Amino acid sequence: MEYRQITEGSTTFAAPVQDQNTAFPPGTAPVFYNTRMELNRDMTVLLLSCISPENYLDAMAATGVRGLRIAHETGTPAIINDRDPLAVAIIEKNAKTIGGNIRVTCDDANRLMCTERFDAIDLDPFGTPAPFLDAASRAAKRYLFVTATDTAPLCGAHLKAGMRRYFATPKNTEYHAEIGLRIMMGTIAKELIKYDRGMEPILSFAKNHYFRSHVRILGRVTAAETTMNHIGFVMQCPKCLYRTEQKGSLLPQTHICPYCGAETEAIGPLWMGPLQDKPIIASLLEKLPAMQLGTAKQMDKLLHQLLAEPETCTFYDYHIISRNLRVSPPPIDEMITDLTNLGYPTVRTHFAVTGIKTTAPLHIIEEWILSWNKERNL
Ligand SMILES: C[S@@+](CC[C@H](N)C(=O)[O-])C[C@H]1O[C@@H](n2cnc3c(N)ncnc32)[C@H](O)[C@@H]1O
Ligand SMILES: [Zn+2]
Repeated sequence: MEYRQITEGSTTFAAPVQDQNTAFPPGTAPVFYNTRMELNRDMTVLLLSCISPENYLDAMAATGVRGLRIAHETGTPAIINDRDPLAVAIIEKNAKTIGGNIRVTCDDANRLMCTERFDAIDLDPFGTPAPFLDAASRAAKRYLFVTATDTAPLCGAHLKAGMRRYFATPKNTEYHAEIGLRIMMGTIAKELIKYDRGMEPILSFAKNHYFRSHVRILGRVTAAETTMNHIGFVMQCPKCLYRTEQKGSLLPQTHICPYCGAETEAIGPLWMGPLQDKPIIASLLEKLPAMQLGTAKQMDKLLHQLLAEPETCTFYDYHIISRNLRVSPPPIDEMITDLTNLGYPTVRTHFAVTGIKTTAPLHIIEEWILSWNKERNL
């Protein structure tokens, strides 16, 4: 196998050569490595440098880049696993060069997690993490980190696959990115709750083609009950943009849309609690400049957005609202300032460039967009 040397953060490791002239170079090498996941890995390195778990399982490691970086850049003892012997040969080669407190294993992730427990577990599978969440919910002592790249099933574009994997009904709305993340997190919560364990999200976000969540696990029945109260449904009007949130219930209740009288449709069950531990996000922002991370600039922007976002479960797309009203979309910054000054805190959201998270009800946003257009005779 032909290798190339790659540096991420302060770690240099070997990965198989890929054919860069194809649409998806990672698919052309015998062991997977995707440069587009660097920010995902950088975030976990930054987080682990703050929370310092006793040890860290990289359950599906491929080249081992994630676990190698955690061991090298944060000093956390790492267990790096893959079921593919070819991947394990590369991990061993890399571990030998890099050094540090690393144990390499070649096992099925579920089997490994059924025989041993770890302080922090990271699931980074091809596509859905669903088949690994049961074992991980028992094997993780304090932290569980999950990536899902099956965005089409989670967002409602492949409805039946989403229902099968996550036992939830997604819907392809304008805020589908947030729905996808929250359905994935609702599934993590459900797997923990059945073992009388609860969760508190620390750092969660949606990016390009994946969802990522880092959660703290709490091993008490009361925590499981609190976690269950964060499960619920978004009730979406099928005819207009109205939606409402229904928390703490495993059964959706019918709502009538106050705008058009249609019966709302249930999206979920999904996680309706906080997505972030804001004090930790603030400390990550403080620590970021001192770290040597390749995506620091994008991370800084994303972390600031996550810090500012209020804990609503959906957002509005002001371009879609404007299109429905048949008027021009206003400048986003002016709208944010005016709605906030009217008493409705409003911010941009990391989920979509034309998205706003606001406490303003739909009719207030519509009225503001209409008056902005009227003032300019548009
Ligand atoms: C998306 S790649 C991991 C990428 C890696 N974490 C990174 O950051 O570059 C998924 C890996 O999971 C491994 N895998 C798939 N099913 C597995 C299982 N049941 N147990 C252990 N490893 C598995 C595959 O061999 C593959 O190397
Ligand atoms: Zn309606």
